[in-house]
Amino acid sequence: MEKPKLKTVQELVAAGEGLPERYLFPPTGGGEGQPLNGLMPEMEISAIDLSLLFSSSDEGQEELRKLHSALSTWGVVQVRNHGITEAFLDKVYAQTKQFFAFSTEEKQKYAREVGGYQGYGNDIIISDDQALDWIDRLHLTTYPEDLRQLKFWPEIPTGFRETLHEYTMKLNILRDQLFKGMARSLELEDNCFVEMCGENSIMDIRFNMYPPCPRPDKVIGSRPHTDGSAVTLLLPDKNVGGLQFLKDGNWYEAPIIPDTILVTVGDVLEIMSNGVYKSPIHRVVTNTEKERISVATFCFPHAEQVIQPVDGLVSEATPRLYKTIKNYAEIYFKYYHQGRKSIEGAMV
Ligand SMILES: O=C(O)CCC(=O)C(=O)O
Ligand SMILES: [Fe+2]
Repeated sequence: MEKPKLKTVQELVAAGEGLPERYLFPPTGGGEGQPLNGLMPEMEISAIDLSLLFSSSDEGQEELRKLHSALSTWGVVQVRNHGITEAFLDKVYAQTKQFFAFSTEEKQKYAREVGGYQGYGNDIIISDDQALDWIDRLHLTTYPEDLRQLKFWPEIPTGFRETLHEYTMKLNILRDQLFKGMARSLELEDNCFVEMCGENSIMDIRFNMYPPCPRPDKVIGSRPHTDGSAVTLLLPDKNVGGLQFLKDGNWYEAPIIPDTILVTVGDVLEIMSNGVYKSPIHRVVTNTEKERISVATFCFPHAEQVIQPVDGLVSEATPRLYKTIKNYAEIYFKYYHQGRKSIEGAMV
């Protein structure tokens, strides 16, 4: 059961009351010998040209190989030629920044309710000794349209709602193209992931705000986690780093790439691909100087949809790793709040 809500991080900073204990000593998840605010090695994130994934040319084949290599190692790739203009991505980013810059009173009109997950607020607290993340969020289900709860959709800044609708529709097309390209890169039938996720598949957008933090050595922005989605389409901050990925027990810093969309594999795709595509553990660290904004869109199947490793990836040589499941979100949050790796809940 959720505990009563606390002040948002932005309110806490504005009140100037010092740093509550609850934010100290977060789980850092590996990377022994790598201080939380230390300089991490930078990772490379491969760039894929979406338009080439469906070309039968040699270049197209090369692009599919690159996609396969990126998603089976780091579990993250950047997409180019995705059909969404830089100007539009800038607008999404700028309006998100504007929303968080409004007064607490304005933002609280869209406050998340205790026990719910849509709306504006800080970390969901389910136990009294839970370490808290240095993050405020606005979380909205944006697709399909009949699941929208418009009372949580900000009317500020002007035009934000329209932008959200447009962004959702654009990402909806992108998601299906990516699923098809991913299927192709695994030599599967183009539609297999789209069909398994179903026509009623869902999109949740999470707008993340990490205010500057007085103790980046002791406080984390977003604790280590994998995403419970099938894929996540992430618009990271254009200017401020902090996103890190864990590989072979070490943390690596994601480079800052303006106006890109990062595609990360979520647990559901790891399950569907029978573990070939890896859902990476990632986290966000804080800094003392600058706020950081990101917009994460989680694409996941409806709770009623049956999810399992696709036939083409299960064989004697590659035995089935995951069970047939429904409603992965339930498994995910149960494990997440216990600080365990969620996908273990789906293993055979
Ligand atoms: O802020 C970011 O760049 C990443 C956020 C994230 O991992 C998430 O919202 O799941
Ligand atoms: Fe994430």
